[in-house]
Amino acid sequence: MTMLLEFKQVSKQYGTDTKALTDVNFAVKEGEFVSIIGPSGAGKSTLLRCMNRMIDASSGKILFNGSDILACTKQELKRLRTQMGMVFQHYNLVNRLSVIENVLHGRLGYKSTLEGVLGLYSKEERHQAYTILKTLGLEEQVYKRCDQLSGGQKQRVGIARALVQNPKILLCDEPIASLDPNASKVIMDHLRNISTTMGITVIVNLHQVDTALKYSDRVLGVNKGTIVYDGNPSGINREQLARIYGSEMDEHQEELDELEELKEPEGSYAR
Ligand SMILES: Nc1ncnc2c1ncn2[C@@H]1O[C@H](COP(=O)(O)OP(=O)(O)OP(=O)(O)O)[C@@H](O)[C@H]1O
Repeated sequence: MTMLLEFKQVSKQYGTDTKALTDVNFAVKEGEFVSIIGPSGAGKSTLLRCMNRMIDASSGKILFNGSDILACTKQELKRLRTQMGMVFQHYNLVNRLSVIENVLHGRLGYKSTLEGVLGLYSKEERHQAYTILKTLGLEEQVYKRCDQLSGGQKQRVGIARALVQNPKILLCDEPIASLDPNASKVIMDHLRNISTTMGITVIVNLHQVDTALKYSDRVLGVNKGTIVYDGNPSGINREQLARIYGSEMDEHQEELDELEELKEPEGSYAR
């Protein structure tokens, strides 16, 4: 399998005294579903946002599909970002616009400024946007204004906007942190399905250990800006949780205990 994303000795410093990431190394294969977990302030968002240079890493090398993200020009970065969809905790939609108009914004990276301002989308682009919305169960909402949607529906619009880019990777920053358990399950099921059926690599920041373990092929555990666990979800036990969460471990131990009861004989978790 080809490596799609590689971090080599990546560090990020904010100002003079906050070291958010220190010498981070990992590589993600095409099609993998990876969750990033860790306590508050560990550096999860910084790590995810360095991947598409929403945040500039201070040092190291980040390779996406063979291109050096930190060294590329603005133009090249715009082109690379079309292949990197982003999903946000607070959706980042334009509430006064319709669902389909928001989804079509995902095509802006392919357009000139003028085409973008004039909202010039082809018939094919509109058809693709509609098809994706249908796949995500939003065919009845296509022409509704986004402020008329529930949180879970808004997040599905956010995912549709990312998918219409035809990305190679989806970067999801706390995609279920503002949702109730039912809506969270719907979103995680869609993300998993996107990875499995479309072969798109998915990287998700999560606060919920149980969700990370249930849905992922691989877990990156972050503590104080360094990766302290990189491996299969079934390898996360009490000791690993303690390394990742330190003093916050007790609240996540309960999630682990519940999951252990759901473990299938071969060691993976029933989704
Ligand atoms: N723009 C910024 N300026 C200065 N410091 C920052 C900035 N963004 C993040 N930090 C600091 O960097 C560290 C890592 O923050 P980050 O948001 O990446 O952590 P996180 O694991 O995503 O946290 P949370 O789970 O609470 O969202 C923290 O100490 C945070 O205070």
